[in-house]
Amino acid sequence: MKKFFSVKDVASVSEIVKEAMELKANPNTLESLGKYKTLGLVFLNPSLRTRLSTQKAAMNLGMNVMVMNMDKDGWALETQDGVVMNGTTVEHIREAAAVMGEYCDILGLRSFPKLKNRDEDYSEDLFNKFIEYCGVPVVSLESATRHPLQSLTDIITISEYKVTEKPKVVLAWAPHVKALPQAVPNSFSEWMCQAQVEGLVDFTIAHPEGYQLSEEFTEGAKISNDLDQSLKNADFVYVKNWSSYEEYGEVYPVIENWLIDNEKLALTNDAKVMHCLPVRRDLELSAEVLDGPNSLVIKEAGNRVWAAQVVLKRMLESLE
Ligand SMILES: CCC[C@H](NC(C)=O)C(=O)O
Ligand SMILES: NC(=O)OP(=O)(O)O
Repeated sequence: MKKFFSVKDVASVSEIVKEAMELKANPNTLESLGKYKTLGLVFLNPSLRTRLSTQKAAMNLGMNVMVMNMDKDGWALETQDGVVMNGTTVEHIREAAAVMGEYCDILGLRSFPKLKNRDEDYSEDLFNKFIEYCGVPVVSLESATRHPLQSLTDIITISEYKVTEKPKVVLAWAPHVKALPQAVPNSFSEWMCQAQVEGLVDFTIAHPEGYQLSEEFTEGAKISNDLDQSLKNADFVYVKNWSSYEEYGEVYPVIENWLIDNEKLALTNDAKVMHCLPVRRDLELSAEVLDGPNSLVIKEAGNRVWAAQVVLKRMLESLE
């Protein structure tokens, strides 16, 4: 595995889930696979779970880890080609990525979208240049349009906790006060659509008018603007806010109640509730649900280690 950027980088969702669960059951069986190998984690945005879980996964495989907060500790990056760098940027991504590839055997990159220009964000220009110039395998720590480690975690968690062969999974838009990326829902949706093809889930997306995701990520999903109807018979509810794709980066006031609370949960088949975190309590998801027996959010976050570990394992195996 040279790149972990989207669901297209795995041949089978069920296979990688099975491999991850084997690592969860025996976390240290491959403790020398990564000996003398270095993982570099490059963040252009904040992180708790991705930062800590990916380091832990690397340590489980015997790797050394270096973490770089480019937004705080690095030089101001130029990502455009053919420009005279006489403004505020100090280093071109061509050199920065290539140098990091000199120090690290595998690199991870987090770079959120700017949410200003859709074509620019959805081109994944920065990510593609980083992959091209660094010269080593790259794992996405969340890009402008996807968060594959989170989505692999989410299907691992659903597989671990499901009590029927093909649970009804609902991606439910949630209210927020800021414009958030579409990366997490895009990624969750593309992984669930593939899981649905493999017979693992039955997938529905529920969002208000004006919040439809790009069709690139939703092929095969049932899509509804009616939350209550979508929640009927749901076995898993994945709660997440995202800003408008159509009116890119916009946040519209939504009249109806889209906050999942115990009353909404009562419409489901006693569904487990998931969220990638961080979550704004009683804005995005009610505290009574977060603190209640149906919440999986902490166990879900714990599974980030096994998602990262199976990806790093496959990348290390491709180095040999
Ligand atoms: C893992 C989630 C990261 C980010 N969340 C925020 C709050 O910016 C997002 O919504 O994409
Ligand atoms: N879910 C997730 O990726 O969390 P962080 O942004 O804290 O890494």
